[in-house]
Amino acid sequence: MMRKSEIRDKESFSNDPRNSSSHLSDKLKNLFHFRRNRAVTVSTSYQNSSQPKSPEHSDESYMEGIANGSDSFLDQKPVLRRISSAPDSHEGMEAPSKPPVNTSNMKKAQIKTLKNPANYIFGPTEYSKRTYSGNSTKVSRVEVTPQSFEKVRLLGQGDVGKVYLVKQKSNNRLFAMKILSKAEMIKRRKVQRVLAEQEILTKSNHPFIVTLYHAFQSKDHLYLCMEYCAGGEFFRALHSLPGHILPEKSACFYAAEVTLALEYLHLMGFIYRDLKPENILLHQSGHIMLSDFDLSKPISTETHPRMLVTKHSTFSHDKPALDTNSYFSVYRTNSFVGTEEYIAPEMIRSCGHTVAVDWWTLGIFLYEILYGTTPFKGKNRHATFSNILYADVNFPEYSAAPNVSSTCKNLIRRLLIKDETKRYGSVAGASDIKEHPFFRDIQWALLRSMKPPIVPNIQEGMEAVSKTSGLPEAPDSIDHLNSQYLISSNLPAVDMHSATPIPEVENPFTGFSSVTLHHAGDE
Ligand SMILES: Nc1ncnc2c1ncn2[C@@H]1O[C@H](COP(=O)(O)OP(=O)(O)OP(=O)(O)O)[C@@H](O)[C@H]1O
Repeated sequence: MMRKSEIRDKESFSNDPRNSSSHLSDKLKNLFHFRRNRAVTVSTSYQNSSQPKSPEHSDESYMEGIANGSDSFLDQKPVLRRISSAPDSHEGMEAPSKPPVNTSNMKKAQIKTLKNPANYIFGPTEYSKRTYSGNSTKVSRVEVTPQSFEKVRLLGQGDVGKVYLVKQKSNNRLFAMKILSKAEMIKRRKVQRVLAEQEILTKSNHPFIVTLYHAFQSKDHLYLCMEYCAGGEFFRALHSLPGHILPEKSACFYAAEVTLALEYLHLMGFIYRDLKPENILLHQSGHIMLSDFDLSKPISTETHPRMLVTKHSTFSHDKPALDTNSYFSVYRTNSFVGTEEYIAPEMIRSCGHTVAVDWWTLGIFLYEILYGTTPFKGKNRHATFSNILYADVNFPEYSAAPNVSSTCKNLIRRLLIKDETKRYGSVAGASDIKEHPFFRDIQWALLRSMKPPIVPNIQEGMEAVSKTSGLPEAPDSIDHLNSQYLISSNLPAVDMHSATPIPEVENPFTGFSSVTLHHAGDE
């Protein structure tokens, strides 16, 4: 079962952003031709069922089952989901050498930054320098082993591993445990990506970003023990609604939460690069939790965000605003990653990209949750990319089209400006976006205390680590969608592999720290 077939997108594009449209169009054709042989654009995933796995499974067969994707208890309900593209991930393809970088229209400082590979390659230096402890998170040596948990059921499946709902035996707390096969990661050249994912998860501590509790490894597998998002995927919740769309006020709520999550990631020095409904999970309270950071990019920077006190955007009211953009907007990276319909023009042009790609994806996301489709989707990849590069954003105008205000359309148009230097968010990052009149009713500091429009109907016994109740209602609440996940009360315990020390010299996963994180507010 292929869930997220990954493709490697070669440096097929010229690195000249001033390509003529016919020249670029030829290149698009080549690119499309190249990819058509190697990837599907939509893959099928299956909804999970609550049926427990047979208690007879031994550790070994259980782990083999994970590696081979042979879980028998997957429900065969196909749901169309979009795949992410990434470099260095496709079997049999060479890892990218140095990505092509167009430097013709960059400032000297930018070029200097790009020429230093340490700024855009995850090298051992960056990992050896990692520090995780913050004021609200304490990191210790790992305090659990695979035997500390019992498996409850499969939650989902990625390319090189699976995510299980597990229960910690000592305290009955539920977690989502991502178990990744080392052999698969090596084969698919995903080692650096999982190290990046662990780095981001370990460093992050934000209400809208999935929380990591433990990370450890055995001889054959890596384990990421995360907060269990009992509401499941936002994508599925969206697809359970008529027309797969939300009313504008609800869309505003989710766009606001996503903006805060992106703002935080940018402040931490990460570009997310894969925003889409499939990568947003819902906490049991209904609030979003951004997940799946394996396409994200940590960028080292020596400067800090600064306060802006001057008027910096059309909608600014001279309030001091945090500039989350300038301090690392000069850092460009060049991998071709993301999901076809969400990819920003500068990424297609292979002239390097910055944090501005995340604001582009916010525009696509907002459009999609309002209209049920993305704005540049073409009949094939070539057409989609061509639209992304050249087409204007059009808003459906037929009589039954969703009712979307001109203010909202204005925000979408500004986020989807093709020139990244003019795109909304390019001056002061999230502060620009938060000031747009579309968000005028959003109380940013109180957002996490609002009752979200979609509140998952969680069955008894399914509660995750924390509970929220008595929250103020968000506008246009959509009452209690049926929970996708049910749990049976008598679940068999299935032990996992024990953690085994690995000789360092042969282990490409030494950068994967075995840690336990204690977050402020944990019992
Ligand atoms: N913390 C979580 N709580 C609940 N379900 C989760 C959690 N994390 C992941 N899942 C489920 O597991 C699925 C697979 O998660 P994963 O992080 O591997 O993402 P992916 O996008 O499917 O894989 P890949 O990393 O290969 O792109 C998700 O789509 C989701 O349904």
